[in-house]
Amino acid sequence: MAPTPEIKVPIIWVLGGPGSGKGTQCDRIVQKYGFTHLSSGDLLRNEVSSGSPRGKELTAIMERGELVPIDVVLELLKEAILQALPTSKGYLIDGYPREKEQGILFEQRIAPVNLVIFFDASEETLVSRLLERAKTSGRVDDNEETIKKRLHTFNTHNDHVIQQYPEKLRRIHAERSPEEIFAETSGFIDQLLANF
Ligand SMILES: Nc1ncnc2c1ncn2[C@@H]1O[C@H](COP(=O)(O)OP(=O)(O)O)[C@@H](O)[C@H]1O
Ligand SMILES: [Mg+2]
Repeated sequence: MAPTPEIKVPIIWVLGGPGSGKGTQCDRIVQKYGFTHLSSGDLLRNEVSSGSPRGKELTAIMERGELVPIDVVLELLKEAILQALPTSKGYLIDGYPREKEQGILFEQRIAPVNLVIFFDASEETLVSRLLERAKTSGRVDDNEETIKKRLHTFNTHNDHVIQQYPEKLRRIHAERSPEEIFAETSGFIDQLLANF
């Protein structure tokens, strides 16, 4: 990969299980702060719909509820980050890193992270929200079988990821209304910006 120019705006990782409300909260953060929202899942789904050979391989992996190869996600993310760099006020990296190694490589190859937000919700809550979302999302992975596998994948890796960032981590109870969650989330972002 080519060297990365220096990034002088905040980088926030937004983590949480599938259905924990990452996308919902990121939409609100974008409205309030004008940050660049990059969802690794959306970047991958765009690659899939482009119909490229890499996209077809990705479809098969995503349908199995597994993690796609590390370099593919990182390369897509890096391209998107650099593209937005001239105007970005900050980055929300939604759903990445999914495993410890992804976090390490992101910081090595792109930039250090400034804040790690983790939306914490029980498995029951995640499943019921995803089954509700499935009615309209059209996502290949919003079905009961794949949801179980995604939760398993998430549970296997998440603790190892967030344990790496004890000082930057903000754990947010995500079984509340989107408004309450956003109030707490924006408090953490305000703190970050005040010290940036
Ligand atoms: N705080 C919340 N309370 C209830 N439902 C929520 C909440 N946040 C999100 N949802 C719903 O849960 C589903 C998953 O949310 P989404 O933001 O897509 O999660 P993620 O991006 O983490 O997978 C969506 O249907 C969304 O409308
Ligand atoms: Mg999402």
